[in-house]
Amino acid sequence: MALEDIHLRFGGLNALSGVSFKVAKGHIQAIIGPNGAGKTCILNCICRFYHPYRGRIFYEGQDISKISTHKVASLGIARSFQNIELFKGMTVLDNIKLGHHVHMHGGFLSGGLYLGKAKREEMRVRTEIEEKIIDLLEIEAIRKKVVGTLPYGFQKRVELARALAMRPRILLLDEPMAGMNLEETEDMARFILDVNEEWGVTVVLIEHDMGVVMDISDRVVVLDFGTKIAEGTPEQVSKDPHVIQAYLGSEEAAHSKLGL
Ligand SMILES: Nc1ncnc2c1ncn2[C@@H]1O[C@H](COP(=O)(O)OP(=O)(O)OP(=O)(O)O)[C@@H](O)[C@H]1O
Repeated sequence: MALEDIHLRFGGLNALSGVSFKVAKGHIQAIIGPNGAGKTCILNCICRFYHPYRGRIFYEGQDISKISTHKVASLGIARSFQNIELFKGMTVLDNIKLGHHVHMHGGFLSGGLYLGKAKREEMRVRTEIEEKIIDLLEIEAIRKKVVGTLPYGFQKRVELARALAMRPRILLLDEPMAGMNLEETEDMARFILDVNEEWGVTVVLIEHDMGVVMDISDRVVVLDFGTKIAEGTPEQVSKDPHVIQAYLGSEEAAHSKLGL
């Protein structure tokens, strides 16, 4: 995927000013930067929730800058949100099933006309959910639990499961570890690595936990005030003077945050 010269404005605020970078297939690409730097805006532009007034986004050679959000999802680009956006009164399994809607063939009309086909599709979907996603994310024991009753770390895991049910080729994750304790964070990092390595899913990850970014990312893009100030491997970025100055504030802060 390639973002080229993305400009996004809200009233008088330039949220993104000419941001360009590439996400290599099969990589875990992190986006970091201070609060308000424009990280979430990038994901929203890719999903087409936000519409840049200039710039283009290419995915597998196709310009996806003007297509619908649903079409983006059907191309295999799925995202999770900064705050949990699950149906809290529904079970884990039902929440995950909602992720499949982009793959259900036929609308409500054909669903009625081809009941047998729709049923077989549903069975195939269920098998896939049970055998792959639930297994990978180790949520077998809670599949019938109501989401709202679960601890936060599990809810975040269910959110990831629902995004995986869209069978993404690119997964956009907005702070998947936010609010987690150390153990939950380590689990989530392992799941993201598994999804990336075993399923070959490309991951674009916004994350404030620098330890996680350093550990699991292949490449890092650094934003500040809506512009890209650095890009490279975690090691390169952590030594970049612009990043130390602009993002981390001071060399001492960089030392403590990046564990240098
Ligand atoms: N829908 C919107 N309407 C108006 N301003 C917005 C909107 N969405 C984002 N912004 C503004 O755009 C800027 C970038 O926001 P964005 O959410 O991308 O930052 P961020 O880097 O993800 O920050 P954080 O780490 O705090 O989540 C901010 O100044 C924000 O207030």
